[in-house]
Amino acid sequence: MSLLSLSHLTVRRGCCPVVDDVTLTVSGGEFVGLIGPNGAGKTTLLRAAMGLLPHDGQSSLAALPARLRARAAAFLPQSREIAWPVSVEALVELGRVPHPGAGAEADRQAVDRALARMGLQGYRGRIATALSGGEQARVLIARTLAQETPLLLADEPVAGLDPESQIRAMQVFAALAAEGRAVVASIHDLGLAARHCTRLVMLARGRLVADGAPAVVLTPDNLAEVFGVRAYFAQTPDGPVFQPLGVIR
Ligand SMILES: Nc1ncnc2c1ncn2[C@@H]1O[C@H](COP(=O)(O)OP(=O)(O)OP(=O)(O)O)[C@@H](O)[C@H]1O
Repeated sequence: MSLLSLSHLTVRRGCCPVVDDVTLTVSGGEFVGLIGPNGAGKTTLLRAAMGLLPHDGQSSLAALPARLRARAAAFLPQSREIAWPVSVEALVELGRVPHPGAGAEADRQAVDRALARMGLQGYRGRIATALSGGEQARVLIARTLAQETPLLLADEPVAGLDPESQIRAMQVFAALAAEGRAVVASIHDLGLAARHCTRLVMLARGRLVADGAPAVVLTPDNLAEVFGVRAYFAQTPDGPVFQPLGVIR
């Protein structure tokens, strides 16, 4: 089932398109890694898809009334700012705002599930602003999980996490996809993307230049042309292994 449909999505900044005529569909079961160099348009694409930026073309999410959109998709922005010194539990509970009629017990269970998925049960009573940067990032992921939407859009969700937390977070996203939901996440770590995503969408200067399974997208030609790097990429008994090796321009 399609959970997100973008049709000729275009976002202009000044005269120039920074997202340029992007068409794609995301279905339940997919964990899509949105990849591309700095400035490629990943954040702009995610924000326009959520209806947070003026755009041309269509996004099925942006077309929804705000109340329905908040039940269709959760959004994790790139900015990790936590404004108020509230408890972790209270912050994660904010993910339940789009579900006013769910009831206290359903809300509590959703918060418990989100905290458990992110390994944060022991942090429930901690003040969120007094956590480390990586801990705060995990709490903010938990808040989006508590929203329990069919689709999660996340802007660099694993940036700044330690290796264990990165792998655990990627496994959580892959598990959501395996449950029939969908995740679209911008990711700079191509090794993590190659190992955990079911599909990669590669952007360059706002345009979609490759879309498919990691092995189809992370080709030597695409890596050279889009990222200016060469890399080692192999299927191993332990799964796909990707390591950038050097700069070639
Ligand atoms: N508010 C703005 N005004 C003008 N240009 C902007 C604005 N925000 C972003 N841009 C430009 O749009 C382009 C795409 O930016 P975007 O943040 O979407 O890239 P990105 O792929 O997410 O990059 P990064 O990996 O560095 O986070 C960049 O060239 C950027 O300079």
